[in-house]
Amino acid sequence: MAAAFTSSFLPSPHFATSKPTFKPIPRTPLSLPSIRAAASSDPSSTTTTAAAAAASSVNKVSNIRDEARRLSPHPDAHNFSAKYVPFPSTSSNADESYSLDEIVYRSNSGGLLDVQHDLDALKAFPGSYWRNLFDSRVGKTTWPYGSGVWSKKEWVLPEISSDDIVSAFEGNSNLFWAERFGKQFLEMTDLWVKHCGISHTGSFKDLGMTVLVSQVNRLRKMNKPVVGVGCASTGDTSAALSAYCASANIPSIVFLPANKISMAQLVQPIANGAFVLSIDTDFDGCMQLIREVTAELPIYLANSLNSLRLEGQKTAAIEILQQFDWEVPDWVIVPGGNLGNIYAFYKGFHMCKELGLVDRIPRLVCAQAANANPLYLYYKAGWKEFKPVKANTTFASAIQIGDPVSIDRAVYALKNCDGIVEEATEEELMDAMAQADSTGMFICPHTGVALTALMKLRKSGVIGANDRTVVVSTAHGLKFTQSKIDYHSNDIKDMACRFANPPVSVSADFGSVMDVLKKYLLSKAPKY
Ligand SMILES: Cc1ncc(COP(=O)(O)O)c(C=O)c1O
Ligand SMILES: N[C@@H](CCOP(=O)(O)O)C(=O)O
Repeated sequence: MAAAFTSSFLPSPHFATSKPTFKPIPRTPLSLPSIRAAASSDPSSTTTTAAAAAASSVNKVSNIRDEARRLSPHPDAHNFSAKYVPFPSTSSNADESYSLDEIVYRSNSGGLLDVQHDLDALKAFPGSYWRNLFDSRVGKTTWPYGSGVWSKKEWVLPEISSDDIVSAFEGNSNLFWAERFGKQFLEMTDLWVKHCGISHTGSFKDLGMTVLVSQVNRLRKMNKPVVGVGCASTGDTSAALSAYCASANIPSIVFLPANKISMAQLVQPIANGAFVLSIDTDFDGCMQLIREVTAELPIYLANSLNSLRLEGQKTAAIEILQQFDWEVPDWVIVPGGNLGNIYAFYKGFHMCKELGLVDRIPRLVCAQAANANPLYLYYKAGWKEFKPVKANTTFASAIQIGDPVSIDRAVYALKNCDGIVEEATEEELMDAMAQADSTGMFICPHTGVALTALMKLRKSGVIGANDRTVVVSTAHGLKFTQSKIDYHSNDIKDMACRFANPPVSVSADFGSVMDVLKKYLLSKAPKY
């Protein structure tokens, strides 16, 4: 496969996305028949022609996709729309924009892009309309609104046909009242954990990937040159990409830093049939490579450099407001690596304010591992000069990133919400994870980073005892069992593992079992 896609084999200008152009990409840009065939829709997939769609509407309704097709308004029935614009938008780039159907990741000047919605069209409806609409879609299986992302479709990809959507009904994740953890370790009454990791592939990446892969599905039906979708990953983006692509029968290609992601994360793209490259570099090296490769080959870039992803991820912020019955929390703490997610949260909250659903936004905290802390250093230096770092090994392996692509987005978000950046050492993040687990959670080390930030900000009095605070848990703890095993086995060099709870070995006789149990119960008995 690799040999078939050498750059000399392809008319590369059509794939050279590093130099964006205002010209729309031609509909049939490939002269190579085999590649063109591969890039077009697969008739064996869920794709249906307009005729088939019409036919199915008169036939007996057989599934939720057919039902959606039958009920969905004509695409022209509303005038909501979105386009790519340079990020941040300024008076000097105000004229530059791209259709979402173009394959473009960078602005004319080489900067980031953002998806900009037609806010005037959305503002034609009051905040109460949007609150009621979003609330009415929760807990249903109506396609595609049963998804926490697509229940906000008008704010995500307003123009995509429901028929093109690839969804696992992601989102609608648990907002957990961390009552015991808050009381016992922080003297807090109103602490919540948004479990974005309790999701289809076990991380918040599903929220963004459903949007990206749906758009790819649409592009392929339009015969755009997209043979496969690729990403660099520390394990979660690749898991989400491979699952959504597999579901839509689209080839996925993942670049993974060799020996730097958990076994559970590695097996996810393998099981989902992705083309997996294990590369002898770190995440930043993989990211550089995928950027170069996607500029040459008809592989669509799935990392959060692609601003489409953030449209899905921002719905977690809207969901938090919804779960609090549209009351705004005081603080939201998000672990940061490539730094797309902190901006996505800001964008979701900001849109809710702008469109009248709420009247303020929370303060955001971005939490980094001290071993991979370029944003923290930048913040501490008063945003003076950003310097990428060489990221060192961290138990929070999914955020072992030294040169985050969304640095500008993160800084923008933090500056506009009076945000804070904190960091966590390896010992702090592992202790925090163990403490949270001991109160009934089962979190990932990245959430341990976020909890450490909270502990520090509580201790310094920045976050008050009664402040309503949400910690965003980004991945499922089951993806990171080896770090928990090491911790609870007291098997980590230079770490006290203060909250380790190793199993007790005992011989198989009644007396020995009774002895250890009595000792345990005595240690737990209430002291009157
Ligand atoms: C589990 C987990 N938490 C946090 C992050 C950080 O998100 P972002 O890269 O958007 O900052 C990532 C990925 O980077 C992740 O996989
Ligand atoms: N943690 C991420 C790193 C890449 O981030 P992305 O949001 O830019 O895709 C991962 O799981 O790969």
